Amino acid sequence: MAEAPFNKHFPVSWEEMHRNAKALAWRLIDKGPWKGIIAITRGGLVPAAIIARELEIRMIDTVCVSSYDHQNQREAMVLKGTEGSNAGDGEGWLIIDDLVDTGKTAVIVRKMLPKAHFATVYAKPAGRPLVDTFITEVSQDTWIHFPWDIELQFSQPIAKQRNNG
Ligand SMILES: O=P(O)(O)OC[C@H]1O[C@H](OP(=O)(O)OP(=O)(O)O)[C@H](O)[C@@H]1O
Ligand SMILES: Nc1nc2[nH]cnc2c(=O)[nH]1
Ligand SMILES: [Mg+2]
Repeated sequence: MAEAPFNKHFPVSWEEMHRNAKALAWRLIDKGPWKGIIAITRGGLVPAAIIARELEIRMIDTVCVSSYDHQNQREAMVLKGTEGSNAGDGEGWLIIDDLVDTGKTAVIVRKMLPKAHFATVYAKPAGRPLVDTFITEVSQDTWIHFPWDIELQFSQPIAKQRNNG
C-alpha cells in the first residue's frame, strides 16, 4: 500500500490524552446509558480505560485489529472479533479507539457491531464520517504521536522542518 505523506507531526502528552479522553466521557455520558465498552486494541485501550473509569463501566471487551506498521498502512488483520462477548449487534455499547484516520478500521468494526456508538479521541477528515463522537480533528497529512509511542528528545524548529519538506 502507498506510503501516506505525513507532513505534520502532532505529539500528544499523557496529560492531553487524559484531558481529551475525559472530555470524550463528558460528551458520552448523556448519550448513554451504556451496557459496555468494546476497545479497539491497542490504541483504544488507554482512552477506553479512562472513559470506563469516568462512566463507571465495568463491562469491557476488545476487538483486536492491526493495520499499520508504524506509518505504513497495510491490509487490516482482525486478530479477534466480538465472538465470546455479549455485545450482540452493539446496541447500547460503546466502541472506543484512539483515532480514526482513513476509516478502514472503523468500517471493519462497525460491520461487527452495526448498532454500537463509535467514539474516538482524534479524527482525520477521511474517517470523520464513520465516527459518532470525537473530540479533536487534525488534518489528513498529520501523524499523531501518542505518549506510549514517544520519549522526550530534541525537536527541530518548525522552520527547519518546513525547509526539509
Ligand atoms: O482509520 P485507520 O486508517 O484504519 O487507522 C486508525 C487505526 O490505526 C491505529 O491502529 P493500528 O492498526 O496502528 O494498531 P495499534 O492500535 O495496535 O497501534 C489506530 O489505533 C486506529 O485503530
Ligand atoms: N499513532 C498513530 N497511529 C495511526 N494510525 C493511523 N493514523 C495514525 C496516526 O496519525 N498516529
Ligand atoms: Mg488501533
